[in-house]
Amino acid sequence: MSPLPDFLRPLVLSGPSGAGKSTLLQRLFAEFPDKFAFSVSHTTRSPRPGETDGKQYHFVSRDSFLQLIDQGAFIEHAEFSGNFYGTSFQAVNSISDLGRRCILDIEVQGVRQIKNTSLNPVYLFVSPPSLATLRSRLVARGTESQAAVDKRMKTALNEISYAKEPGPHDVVIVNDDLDRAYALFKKVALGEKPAGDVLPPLDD
Ligand SMILES: Nc1ncnc2c1ncn2[C@@H]1O[C@H](COP(=O)(O)OP(=O)(O)OP(=O)(O)O)[C@@H](O)[C@H]1O
Repeated sequence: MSPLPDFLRPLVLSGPSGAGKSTLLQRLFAEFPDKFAFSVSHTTRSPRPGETDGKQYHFVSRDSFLQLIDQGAFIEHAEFSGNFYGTSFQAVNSISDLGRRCILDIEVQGVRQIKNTSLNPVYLFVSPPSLATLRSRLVARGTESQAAVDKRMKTALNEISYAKEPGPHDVVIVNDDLDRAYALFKKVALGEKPAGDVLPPLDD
């Protein structure tokens, strides 16, 4: 079966830290090992336990990152919670060259930058069901200090506010029940155009 037209466009996945982007991506890659590929971003943050250079991220020094910016290597880059993150043109092109759909997992600042490029992706926003749920998931994940959780919660407010403006995203998925959210995510990833969810109110 030939793929739906939107399958050929990159998929830009954004949403607050802890909203569940990695969880949804892991399920998608497990179900379809040959259809998608993660665009491997560059970052200056340290690897978490179990992360490998070149797999989850290209882990680079701040100096190398600044050099890559100067060379025009990035489609988008952003500083987030004290670290740089960026997506290189090379990372996206190497995936479409393999005939797979490229998925980019990026911060909201990056979404704004991609809007100014010729990339023409589908924009998908993953939202937590509420800010209280987001906080408890971040705390339960155990990868962040209390201060980092607080910082991510502040950023989350800005990200959800941006997503509430008309137009930035083609589809919103509220990650309440994981099976339900994944079913919707899978449709979008395969190139369908489902209606999507409505963003929850910002106050709990
Ligand atoms: N629907 C869900 N119900 C309950 N817990 C969930 C759900 N989705 C994800 N989680 C859990 O919430 C935590 C945050 O999810 P995840 O790490 O996927 O977020 P993320 O958006 O990828 O964050 P980051 O941007 O920081 O990498 C994880 O511990 C995950 O297991």
